[in-house]
Amino acid sequence: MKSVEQHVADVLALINDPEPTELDLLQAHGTVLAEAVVSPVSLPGFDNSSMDGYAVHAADLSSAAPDTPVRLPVVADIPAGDPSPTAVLPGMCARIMTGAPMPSGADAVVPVEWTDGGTARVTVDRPVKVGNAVRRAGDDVTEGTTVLRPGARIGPGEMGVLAAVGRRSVPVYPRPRVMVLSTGEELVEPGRPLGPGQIWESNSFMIAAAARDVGCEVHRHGFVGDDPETVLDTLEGLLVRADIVVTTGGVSMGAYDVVKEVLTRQGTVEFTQVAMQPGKPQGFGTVGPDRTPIVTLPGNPVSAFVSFQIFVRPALRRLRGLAPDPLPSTRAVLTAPVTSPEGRRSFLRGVLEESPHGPSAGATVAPALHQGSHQLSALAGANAFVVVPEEVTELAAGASVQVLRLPEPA
Ligand SMILES: Nc1nc2c(c(=O)[nH]1)N[C@H]1C(S)=C(S)[C@@H](COP(=O)(O)OP(=O)(O)OC[C@H]3O[C@@H](n4cnc5c(N)ncnc54)[C@H](O)[C@@H]3O)O[C@H]1N2
Ligand code: MOO
Repeated sequence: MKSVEQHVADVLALINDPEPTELDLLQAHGTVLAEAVVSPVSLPGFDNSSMDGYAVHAADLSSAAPDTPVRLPVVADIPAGDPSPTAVLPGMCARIMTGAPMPSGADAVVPVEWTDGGTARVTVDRPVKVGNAVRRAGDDVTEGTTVLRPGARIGPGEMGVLAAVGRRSVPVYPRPRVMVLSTGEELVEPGRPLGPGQIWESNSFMIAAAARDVGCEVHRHGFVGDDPETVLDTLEGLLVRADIVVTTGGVSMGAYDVVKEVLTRQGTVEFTQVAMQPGKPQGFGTVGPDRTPIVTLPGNPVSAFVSFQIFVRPALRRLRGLAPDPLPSTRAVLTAPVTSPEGRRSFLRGVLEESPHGPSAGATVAPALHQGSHQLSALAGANAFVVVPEEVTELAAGASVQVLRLPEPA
């Protein structure tokens, strides 16, 4: 059987480097920056007040005290946005608002709370240091500096700095478009009545959610039955809207394993067995004239989920312009014994509990009671996979194990 590492590498090799595109700032939220952003300006662009108060010459207030307050004439009123505030001469002051440009001459701001709030003359009863409540030009960003590097993910803070340096659009790797398709004659859309032998379709919802959590734009096509021509036509119709296609079901050894049947005929998709549990039957390749990558996951729901996290997630990260990292790994102590088939690496679902004193300090992992690849209830609530190596068939409670953390919902 093929190793997990080899299959991870094969799926990743399907993915070409993504092409950057210029997106409007708000649309770029959650995408990855393709080029460095250099600020064309300094921030702040001019010296300005950080408080509502009075712009003064600090030296005028050196003797100010409750017993000997200093009174200064107020010669101007400077709101934020004032294009050319009047200069302030020694012995005078100007009322100034937060964010308003400092008038020339003044070297400090007295907060309004230290004064009687006068508008023609103001009384101040304490001294002020030079530079008090003044935000200097360039003390945030100096013109010509790189504010964001390529690879930065555009979250709220990045969005803020981009707008602040005047960017309306940015070169980014757009969110990859993932098409999710399930197959199976037994499937029924949730919300519709079930007939005998039928089940509600769940894989495409689950995989769509997992792909969205990687930051992709997902189209859930839903599902098709086991008719080969319909499957092929549906796939071809989906390609124009997809950077990658993920299917579930129809890849094993059965008489109606339609995905395997139609894609084997195409000759561009390879079906294989990977030495893991769950998730043994796998397929990967390209489809259509543009050689769109396709990953065909097994139909058992837990198998599809595990396979997505191990093989598809790194590929989607690369498509997004991120490093194709695997799930983050840590170690923890098993709270209950587990078993695993010889020669296959198990990814058991579990609940990882980490100490507030850090990941290495007394983390435990409780394996879910139900580890069948159809047992979805144990997947809901799991936050980690317990990894049992190929050569190990059982582990006792108390054993130290490798644990992969599952992504938090976006
Ligand atoms: N003779 C063998 N049989 C099977 C083998 C094998 O090696 N030899 N492998 C087993 C393993 S392991 C897996 S995993 C499954 C994978 O089978 P398929 O990918 O062909 O999946 P299906 O047969 O279509 O479905 C399997 C199972 O999952 C349910 N299913 C499928 N799609 C959905 C969906 N969208 N939502 C909810 N549930 C779904 C389906 O009803 C089946 O119960 O093969 C084993 N068999
Ligand atoms: O490999 Mo299957 O995925 O065990 O159920």
